[in-house]
Amino acid sequence: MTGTGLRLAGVSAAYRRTQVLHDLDLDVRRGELLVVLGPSGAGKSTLLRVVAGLQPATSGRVLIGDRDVTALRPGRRNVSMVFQSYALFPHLTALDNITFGLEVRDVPRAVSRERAAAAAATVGCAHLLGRRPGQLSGGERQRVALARALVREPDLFLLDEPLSNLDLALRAETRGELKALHARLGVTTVHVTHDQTEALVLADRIAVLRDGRLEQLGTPEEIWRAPATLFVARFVGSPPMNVLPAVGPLAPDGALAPGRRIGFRPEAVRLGAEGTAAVVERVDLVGEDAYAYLRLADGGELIVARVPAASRPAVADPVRVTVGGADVHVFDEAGRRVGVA
Ligand SMILES: Nc1ncnc2c1ncn2[C@@H]1O[C@H](COP(=O)(O)OP(=O)(O)OP(=O)(O)O)[C@@H](O)[C@H]1O
Repeated sequence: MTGTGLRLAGVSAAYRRTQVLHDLDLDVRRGELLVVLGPSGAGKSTLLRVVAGLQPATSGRVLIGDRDVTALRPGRRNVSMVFQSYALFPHLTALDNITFGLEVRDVPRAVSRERAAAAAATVGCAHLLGRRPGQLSGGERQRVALARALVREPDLFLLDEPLSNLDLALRAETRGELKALHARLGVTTVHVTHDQTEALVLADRIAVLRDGRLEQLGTPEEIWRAPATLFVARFVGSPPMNVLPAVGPLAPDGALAPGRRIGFRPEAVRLGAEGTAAVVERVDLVGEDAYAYLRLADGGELIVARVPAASRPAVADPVRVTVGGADVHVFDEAGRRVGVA
């Protein structure tokens, strides 16, 4: 992965007077699979629309490879976008949906059919080419939409929550296929999702977007192990990281300044004979693990512990808790991570 696949330099975007992207700088490496992760309303779709040219940037520049495409029409950017809704034409067969973009560009019919068949084979929908969207399941439609994006041999793929309409099992399966497809084709890809698991599994790097600003850019491991802010720390991880005042129960020894907070994942919470007193408020059993929600006697905060299902406590049990075995992160008053305690 060398060179730039996509660069946003100081990009802002707005709907009427409401600014939704704020002076965004982002470099996506050539051949990279970048996942843009953020909550609903963070501006993820807007970012894709600006890159695709479907919406103007109010300031800044968009570069694809070495080309400044800021002023180019969508059709001139050589970008393929897969929409959340798939946006297939209901009256056309899968084959005609896939070849549509080629035929408007005057690719001869025989050539476009051949390329469509190859793209369909790549994403496993070659047997569906004669059907209309109404005769396809959600997962099958998604494949056709992907084939339509592939067939144009773009410089850049933009995928807007392409898995969100699939059921959980199919989503996990398709996620794996997308990753394999990306590894095979090596096309620079920006994949948008609000699903942190999807981001962690798929991404070469994750860009966490919050209120139209880049909160953190890093590998899945960096995002997980060293979240730059409290927002990232709590957005990535399920159940989310525990956050407590740095002065109070469970805070590690050492003078932690007032106003700071500590964060630790449910894996770091130990139940035992010693430590801070708490009462079990709720227990969620998830296969081999259980998540125990514990109300601390001192301070009254609620924290969550991951424990083996076989040794889980019961609701209303008094317990004692310590923190250890995993990082305790320290965040400053502004919510920025300053290190581990
Ligand atoms: N056509 C529009 N007109 C006015 N405001 C809009 C329009 N589209 C989006 N917005 C606003 O812009 C902000 C960013 O929206 P955007 O769709 O980019 O977010 P998102 O992160 O993709 O969210 P989601 O995950 O829900 O799709 C939101 O506050 C949204 O309400």
